[in-house]
Amino acid sequence: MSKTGKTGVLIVNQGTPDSPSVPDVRKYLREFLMDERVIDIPYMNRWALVNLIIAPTRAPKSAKVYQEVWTSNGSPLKIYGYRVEELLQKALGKDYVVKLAMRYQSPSIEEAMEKFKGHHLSKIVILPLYPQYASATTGSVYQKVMDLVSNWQVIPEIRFVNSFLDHPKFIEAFAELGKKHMLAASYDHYVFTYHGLPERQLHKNDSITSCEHANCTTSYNATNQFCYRAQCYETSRLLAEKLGIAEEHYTVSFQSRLGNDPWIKPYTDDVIQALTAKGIKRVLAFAPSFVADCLETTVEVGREYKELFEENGGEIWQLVESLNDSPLWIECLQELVTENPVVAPAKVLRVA
Ligand SMILES: C=CC1=C(C)c2cc3[nH]c(cc4nc(cc5[nH]c(cc1n2)c(C)c5CCC(=O)O)C(CCC(=O)O)=C4C)c(C)c3C=C
Ligand SMILES: [Fe+2]
Ligand SMILES: [Fe+2]
Repeated sequence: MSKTGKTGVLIVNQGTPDSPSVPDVRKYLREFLMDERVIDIPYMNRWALVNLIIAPTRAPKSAKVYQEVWTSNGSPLKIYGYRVEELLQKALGKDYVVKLAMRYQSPSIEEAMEKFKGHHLSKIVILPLYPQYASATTGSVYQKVMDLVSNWQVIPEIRFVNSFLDHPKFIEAFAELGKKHMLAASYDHYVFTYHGLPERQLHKNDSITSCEHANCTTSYNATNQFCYRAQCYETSRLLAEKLGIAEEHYTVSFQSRLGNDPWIKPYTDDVIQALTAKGIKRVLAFAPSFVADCLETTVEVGREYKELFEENGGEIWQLVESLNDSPLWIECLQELVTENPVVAPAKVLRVA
């Protein structure tokens, strides 16, 4: 028997309710929003805000929207999660054990980590499925994993993948999906819309990063490497470059605001109004902070923003589908785990 054990790979996404019923959506929202990294205000204030205001009012509305995206196999986010688990396991082979977890609800990180027991792992790679780092997402996954393993008697080597906003395969995978739409129709503008964050959370990093934020739209370097906004602009620049989209033909924006505090700008709904006011008629929209289709892509970008665009005189608003289970995305994940480029079999044959 080999002296070295297998490597466990924990892929983690945001989470989704167990069903689209109001009680399950309320349970999901409560767990999610009581995370101190998501609503980063003192505990008692957060408790009151979540339990007395947000969960009761938002759950019935969100449940209706979840019912719209729900399939006979469940929520798209979870369906694609399991599909990616299966495909990545196949791609990595028998020296790896791949498990899917959701940061909130099920399968929980705890349940997934339990499944690693008995596999004699030497190492675990934690791979949060968020291209750009934010304390509310990647940071929260890290904290949950560290809390859990802190109780283990034997803690194996653990590697945390931080972000992949500029990974060549991530960019290529999204660009391939965009290219199909660009070949099938013509667009006069491109929008890269990202999940937003409260501005307050961006400024919490200011003592660690020296991002001036005014510059995070144009440069990405060691000083602003952990600025979520700078990362989103960098992903957009790389995608635009790959697709040959000139700077004046695209706009970066932020969606999915919650509450009345200021979130990072520009807001996608404001951008839509500004574009239609300029006479833009045909838009191709990318949502590159999500790696699988979910409520925030299919409904918010694909339907609600489309309606807003059309109400304001726009003609075509087309959402580029998410990476879901695309082969290049699986290659990207494989490279993130192994830290080696995937060599296509055809190329190996040609060299030989
Ligand atoms: C892509 C990265 C994400 C960041 C950053 C993020 C921050 C963040 N989100 C909320 C509040 C909500 N988000 C909701 C859904 C949701 N969020 C992400 C990802 C990020 N969130 C995903 C993938 C999803 C979709 C899940 C699905 O099941 O389809 C929701 C629930 C849905 C709704 O009621 O609209 C809320 C609420 C905050 C407050 C926040 C930053 C602090
Ligand atoms: Fe969110
Ligand atoms: Fe910044």
